[in-house]
Amino acid sequence: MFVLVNLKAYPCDPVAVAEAAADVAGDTEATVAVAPQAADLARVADTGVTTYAQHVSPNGHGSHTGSTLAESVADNGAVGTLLNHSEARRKLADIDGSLDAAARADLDTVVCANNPEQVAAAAALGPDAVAVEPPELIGTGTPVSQADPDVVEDAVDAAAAVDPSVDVYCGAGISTGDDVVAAEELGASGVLLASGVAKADDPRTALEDLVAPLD
Ligand SMILES: O=C[C@H](O)COP(=O)(O)O
Repeated sequence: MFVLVNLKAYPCDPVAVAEAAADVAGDTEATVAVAPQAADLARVADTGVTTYAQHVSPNGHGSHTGSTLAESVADNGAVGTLLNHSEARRKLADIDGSLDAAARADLDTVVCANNPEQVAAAAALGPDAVAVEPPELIGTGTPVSQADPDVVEDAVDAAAAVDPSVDVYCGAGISTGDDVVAAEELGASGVLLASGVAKADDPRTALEDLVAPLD
């Protein structure tokens, strides 16, 4: 399983979370990755944890003030990127352009989608993975794998119908090892989560719990 912890813009210590994630990843078969704020990518990557950007621009080098370039995040240690997160939706053409930019920089890609129909559309763009996240469950602590298992299974089927090489992750409300196991049983090959770790009193313990059943 791939466990991707998105720190969003939460006021946590990204390096402490990354160090804990790197330690936890060393004790499990699962891959544990962290997606910090762009400004924190290098410090997070220096911990040795698998590091993802939260977004990359379709732009390359040039007059693009405010852009987060794929080349820049790769130079600062990222090996992958989220795209089209529910809290940072993009136009279809921009998602396609960001996928091209990520490919130029050799970044793995996870395109987020609200539902199985969007998963199919995202899969058609050729990312490495798609992540289905019902927006109404994000940040609630109610896991999608319990609240809406059909959306996960339908997303897995939708992606497979378009491109079986595209991995399917699920997210929203995932916070325990049981949630990760439930996601796996529904056919997901990874989970995308945030508040269960970034807002936890003890992120290290939360990470240990997430991967405990996967050993
Ligand atoms: O990127 C993470 C997802 O939006 C899920 O967030 P959450 O785990 O806080 O529900």
